[in-house]
Amino acid sequence: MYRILIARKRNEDILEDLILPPVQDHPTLERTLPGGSKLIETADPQNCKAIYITNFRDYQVSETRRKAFRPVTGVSIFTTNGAEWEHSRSMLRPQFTKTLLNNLDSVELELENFWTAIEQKGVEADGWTTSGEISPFIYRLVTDIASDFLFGESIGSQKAFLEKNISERGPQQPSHAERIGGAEFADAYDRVSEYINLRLRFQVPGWILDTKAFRASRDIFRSMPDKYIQKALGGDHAREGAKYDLLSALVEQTRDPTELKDQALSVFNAGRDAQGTTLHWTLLLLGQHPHVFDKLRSIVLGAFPPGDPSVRDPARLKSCHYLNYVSQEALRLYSPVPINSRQATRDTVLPVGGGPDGSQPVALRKGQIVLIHVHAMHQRKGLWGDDALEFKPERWEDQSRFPKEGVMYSPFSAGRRNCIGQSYAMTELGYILARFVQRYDKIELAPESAAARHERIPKSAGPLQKPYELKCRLRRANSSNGGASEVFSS
Ligand code: HEM
Repeated sequence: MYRILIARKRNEDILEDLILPPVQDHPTLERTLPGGSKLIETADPQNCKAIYITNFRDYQVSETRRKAFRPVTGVSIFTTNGAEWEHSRSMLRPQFTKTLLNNLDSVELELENFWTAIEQKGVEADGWTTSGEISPFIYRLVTDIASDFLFGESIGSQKAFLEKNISERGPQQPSHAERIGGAEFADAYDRVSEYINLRLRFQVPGWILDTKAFRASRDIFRSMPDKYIQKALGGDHAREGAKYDLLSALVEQTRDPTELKDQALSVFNAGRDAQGTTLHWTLLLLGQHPHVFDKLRSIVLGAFPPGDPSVRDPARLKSCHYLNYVSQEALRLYSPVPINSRQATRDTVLPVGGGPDGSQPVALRKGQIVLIHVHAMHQRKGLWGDDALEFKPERWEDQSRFPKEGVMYSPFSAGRRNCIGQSYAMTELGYILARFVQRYDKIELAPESAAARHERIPKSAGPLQKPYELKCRLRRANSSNGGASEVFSS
């Protein structure tokens, strides 16, 4: 317990240093937590399949997860079971298919601000941007995209950041957008994420973590959607012919402000962080692997020549296989949800992991918690081959060599309770990546950065593998090197 609580001070990575090592040796094991409760943990695809699909009814979201999330995101699709969960799922699910078609126009608008932020310090005559940290720009980009999708209008955090940089406005109150895009909100977000992680993964009691600083951060985080909810309930949100947004759709089903807030915060949380984390790792991996970047760029330019508007067609993006392999591979190596969990609703068995050689079933008692080690499973050499730890999008070209039994790749979980944002997320990632390589023809990591030296990347202490650092410079493509920099310039 002591080691967990001081992990951040000691610069230890809770996932890599404390959780993973035993699982790497034994894909299914039992761990005793501080306090005595016993967890079953598994990184075995056959067990994952049993939990997510075959024996779906034998598992539910645990009381631990409810306790961890409730003070922060309240009652939502992530923390409920049975009829309550069915209610949330049926309320949210249909919205995801509706939105997909028109959402890339909004993403394009946010990308314009993203490029401006990256290039704000100027671009050299040879096309290189000034080297700097682009991590906050990525999280602002996904914050703005997620808010546009949810509330029908972007929070505008990137724009607010840019405007603040341009004009010296003096010591006046920051706007809503400035606050959400600023350090205070980012800190609050990190603190509440850390709270969730410590309660979720280590069952640290709430009273230890319920500090004044936590409560202040929680209030900052929870107040984020207030103005949009008031507006939506006031009626001027669901305008005839207005752009689609999730909140308007939810208001047609419930007018309870707390329910709206809880669902909105949960989806915002899921969309913004998982998406930002994936984009971050993908760009970082592309920086570490220039040959993959070059190959991706040439494939994208072949499929979507400069100015071709079909890059905004989700079906066309989906058919650009290598583009998808790149995101898929980043999601394999750095799954934003590295550990998932369930609780047994009755006495049941996992198919493998027991007996002297691990080939026998494992008994689970009703109420027992099982952790699903997605990150560890995605890196097991026995499943993926000796190159399991390498970033190789090409591995997806021949999927026949992967074992067929089980669910060995599941960044979005699987079965009836899988991620409802999966298709939306992959389309959006594909679009951002395609536009990125159209605009820039090189990404060069700052030589002193951990990524360039292939050292451990500093990560947030939240439940997601959210990295903090992407120090790099980018080279603007131009017509002489086949670039597409002006494809959609507004
Ligand atoms: C790369 C991006 C993403 C990843 C890796 C991801 C991953 C996941 C995972 C692993 C789950 C299952 C959790 C569980 O089993 O309990 C999940 C659920 C969910 N995700 Fe995502 N997600 C991503 C993006 C998104 C986006 C963009 C949205 C919405 C805008 C979203 C909304 C949801 C929701 C609402 C659920 C709850 C489903 C349920 O419990 O029925 N996700 N996601």
